[in-house]
Amino acid sequence: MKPIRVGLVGLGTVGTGTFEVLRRNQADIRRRAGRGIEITLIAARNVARAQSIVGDAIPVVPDWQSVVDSPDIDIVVELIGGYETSKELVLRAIANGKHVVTANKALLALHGNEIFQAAQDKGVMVAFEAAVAGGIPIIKALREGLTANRIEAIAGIINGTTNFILSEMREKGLDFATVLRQAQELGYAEADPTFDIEGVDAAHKATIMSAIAFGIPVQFEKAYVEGISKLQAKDIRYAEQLGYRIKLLGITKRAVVNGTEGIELRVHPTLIPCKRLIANVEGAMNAVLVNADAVGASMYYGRGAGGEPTASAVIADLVDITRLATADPESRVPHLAFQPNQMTDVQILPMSEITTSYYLRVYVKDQPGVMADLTRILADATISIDAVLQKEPGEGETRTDIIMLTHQTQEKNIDAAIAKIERLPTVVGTVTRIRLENLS
Ligand SMILES: NC(=O)C1=CN([C@@H]2O[C@H](COP(=O)(O)OP(=O)(O)OC[C@H]3O[C@@H](n4cnc5c(N)ncnc54)[C@H](O)[C@@H]3O)[C@@H](O)[C@H]2O)C=CC1
Ligand SMILES: N[C@@H](CC=O)C(=O)O
Ligand code: NA
Repeated sequence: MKPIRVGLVGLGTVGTGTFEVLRRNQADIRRRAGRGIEITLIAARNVARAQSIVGDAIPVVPDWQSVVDSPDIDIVVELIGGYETSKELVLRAIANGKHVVTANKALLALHGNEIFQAAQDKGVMVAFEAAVAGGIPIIKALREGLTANRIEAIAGIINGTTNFILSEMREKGLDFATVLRQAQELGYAEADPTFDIEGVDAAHKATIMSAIAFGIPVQFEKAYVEGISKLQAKDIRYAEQLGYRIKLLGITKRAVVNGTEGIELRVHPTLIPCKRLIANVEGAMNAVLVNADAVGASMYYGRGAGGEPTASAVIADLVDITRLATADPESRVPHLAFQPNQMTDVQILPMSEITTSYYLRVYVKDQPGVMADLTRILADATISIDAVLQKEPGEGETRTDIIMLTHQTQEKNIDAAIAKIERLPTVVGTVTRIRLENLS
């Protein structure tokens, strides 16, 4: 059988990794796919640079339209990022009857519903394993491996850049800016690294997983997103002293509030007990913990960023499409795991309705009665305290930190209590509040 012809748009970190891995492992890939998979046309901004990477055998053009409109291309691989040109490119490829592979979680989290609908109407596949947790086959696991289950909850370290920053800051005491620069040099960070740092990238990935796990449309606009930029080194230290590690988690789970089922979809720094496996996932590694009714807990660990790990997922998608290209479209795996006419309208819950435990750090004047005031306010709000860490004021200082871990309560309840705490005359500034998940 003739090789399947791939048009690659974007020859950056992931594009170059895809070219290299496909070339290196082409014989095994052909044996697995049943036919060759060949990159036959590339679009890149810097044609000369691209040509020097891929050699003269593969033509390189400066415009993506030449790839997407070429009658000699079967699969378009979109690796340029962003969600404007990439959206136009993907929709045009679909309209031209081409299958698409993309690593672009931003694009799918924002425009996935429209893109999957267009692909469904045209009978083509849009594959996106690389978009969530890079090389970890989590889309495959959620969509196919766990298909027998009712999925209850997913919690993942799904941004390599921020996990790398948190690990290096904690282990080596390096400052934020230095580690971010390293993450950029290593090819982990997004073109705009605020997407990583502010939790947006993780929210894109959590949004995609929520759709696949629960059979709902992608709804990035309803995700709660909080990154690591406001996290202070002393909170990382205090958490450790209490037996917890802080990770940026993407969480999506079922929850029942006032008798109505809803879905939580949130990204924020989270205290996790140090003894949990996921708390020990360090550097740019990713891990996704899934709780499902039949299988119980399962965890997927591996490289979530970097050229070749991400290429591993891109090429797996190319193989999947190669195998399924001739199948009747109804027999293929649905883009979002559930058949398009079987989606539910279960709502994403507002953050004020979610229930979790909390780490509170209160900066106080070191005076008698402070602790009593804090515990009274929490008790009045029926919030139990699980642990307290009271620091001695430093030499010559009259202020200090009190850290408390609370039992589970609704976010609106803790926020009301925090507002009262901040009004106490003995409390200085604002209360630091970090969510805590036991993940047991
Ligand atoms: N770097 C990583 O570890 C991972 C990246 N991704 C995703 O993969 C995609 C690509 O990421 P990277 O390779 O890291 O980015 P990159 O910035 O290294 O590469 C993007 C390339 O696309 C080129 N490009 C941009 N607009 C173009 C256009 N209109 N026509 C032709 N070429 C164009 C750029 O010049 C650049 O060479 C993004 O969607 C990203 O979110 C997904 C998983 C991991
Ligand atoms: N910037 C992302 C790249 C992979 O998705 C990350 O750091 O995880
Ligand atoms: Na993946």
